[in-house]
Amino acid sequence: MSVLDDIIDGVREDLSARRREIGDAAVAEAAAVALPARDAFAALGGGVVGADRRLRLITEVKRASPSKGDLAAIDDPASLAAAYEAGGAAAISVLTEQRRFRGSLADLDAVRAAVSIPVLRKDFTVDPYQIHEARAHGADLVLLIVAALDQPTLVDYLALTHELGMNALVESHTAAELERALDAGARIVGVNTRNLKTLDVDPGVFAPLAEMIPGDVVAVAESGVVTADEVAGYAAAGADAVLVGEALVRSSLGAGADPADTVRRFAAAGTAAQAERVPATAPHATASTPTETEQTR
Ligand SMILES: O=C(O)c1ccccc1NCC(=O)[C@H](O)[C@H](O)COP(=O)(O)O
Repeated sequence: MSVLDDIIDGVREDLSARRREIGDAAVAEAAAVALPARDAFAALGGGVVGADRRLRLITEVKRASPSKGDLAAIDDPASLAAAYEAGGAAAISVLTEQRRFRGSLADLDAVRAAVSIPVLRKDFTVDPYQIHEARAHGADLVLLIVAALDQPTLVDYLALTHELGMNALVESHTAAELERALDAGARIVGVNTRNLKTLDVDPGVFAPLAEMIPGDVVAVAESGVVTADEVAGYAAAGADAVLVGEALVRSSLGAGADPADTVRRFAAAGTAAQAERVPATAPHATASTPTETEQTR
């Protein structure tokens, strides 16, 4: 059994327990009366061209992971998220999976109340219940992992996410998965450089996939980023946004720790690299001079 399958088995068990406490109708009702979702597409640079373009960082609250074990205790996720926002983060990712990442819906509540930027519920979505639940807890974005969903389910979950006023980060790792994400109508696509079956990280996965992403879709590079130069590398390859977890939570540890400064440095390096790159022509472009939306990275 792959790591992803194993995580999903645990997610389904935990979900059944929550569903016994709060039924489907109640969670849908709670989602319907939640405060409106923040516009994550715009926050991540969707539709932004020219001089206003800058590299957006999605900064993660992550205590532990299957690949690295314990990372940081994070007793106060709200303060960490506030520091990320002060450093210029565009959105915050909150892991809510409990068994392998030691996250919770309480973390999501605390972070959403502490910041004014969009918040991603980062979990392994395998049931519409979780999408309602995410909205009920204030999420503005949910994660849909293509490898975990068949195509009709991916299309349904994306539609439900949009119906509830949220966006989805639709995550792929291969060209075939990215094609499925785009066919489903994703407006924000993630290329996870971590293979969720083996946990190997290969930064080289991003650039060729980025070339397939139309200019009007937000492209997010995910995982394994440790330095500002790596953020710059993804920006140079066409990323609109980069999602960083471990490096940021580690930068919050110890005396003199300053995660806001790390966010600032990473984002500045990405924006400088973005400004230098010449966009490629979309493979799908039909006209000899592509329009802005026909241009890709
Ligand atoms: O982080 C893991 O080990 C992991 C294993 C299996 C499934 C998902 C996993 N991580 C979720 C993520 O997508 C990352 O938290 C996110 O991209 C940030 O990665 P990093 O900067 O490497 O912490």
